[in-house]
Amino acid sequence: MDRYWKGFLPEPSVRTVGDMECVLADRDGVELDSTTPLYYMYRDLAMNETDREVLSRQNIRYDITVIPPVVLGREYVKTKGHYHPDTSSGIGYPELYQVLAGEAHFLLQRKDLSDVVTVAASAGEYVLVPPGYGHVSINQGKEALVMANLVSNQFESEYAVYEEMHGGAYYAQKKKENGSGNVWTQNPVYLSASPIRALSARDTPELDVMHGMTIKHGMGIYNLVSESADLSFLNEPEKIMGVFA
Ligand SMILES: O=P(O)(O)OC[C@H]1O[C@](O)(CO)[C@@H](O)[C@@H]1O
Repeated sequence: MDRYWKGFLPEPSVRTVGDMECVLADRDGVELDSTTPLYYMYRDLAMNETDREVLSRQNIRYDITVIPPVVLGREYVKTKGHYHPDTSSGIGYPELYQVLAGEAHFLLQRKDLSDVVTVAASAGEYVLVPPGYGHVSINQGKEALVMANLVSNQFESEYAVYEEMHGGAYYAQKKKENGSGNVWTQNPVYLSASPIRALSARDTPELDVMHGMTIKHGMGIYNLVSESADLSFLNEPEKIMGVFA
């Protein structure tokens, strides 16, 4: 973590194999002990008191998540998955991610499954989780995936759909024995789901309509923790609905 964070580092929250069993494609195919850690979430980080004050005034959290490479049965390691509730304006809270190291695949899905999108992102690239989309982050690579996110601290993540449906609408899996590469397998618990739209973070233009800010791929996300950056769109997504059109 020293490469990604120079400030005070609290103990991470850890998700283990046992925590993730209910969202895996094949719980019986996993040979790891249920206490095995899968990923680490360092939440609510601030480099110094000034930054802490900037973040708390805007009701924003900065987190770093570390997902070492593991395959569970045939499924690539991933986050558990959750939705965000709506703000008082009736629009879901968005979230801004940047990959710090490794390769990420974000699986984004609307609750009604009218849209399911994967976004591939490498180090330096941003992904904005749009309002109303649940999200899972997958590490299909050989290295640790390290991601940072800025998100409102005004809500609790909602896990019920992912828990009840045994994960997201698709699983990212290794091809069977003699095949090489990866496949997206539809989760059979979802009776119907839109086909996946595969995007790359580079397909999304710079997020330069973000309420007057330019967020360019490659620019360090922590630079947005500053008096001069207005992160209010994370609590008031109506300000940036144009981005999602
Ligand atoms: O809560 P989950 O689904 O395990 O996902 C963890 C991710 O969500 C976050 O809490 C932000 O939404 C991050 O800290 C972390 O990347």
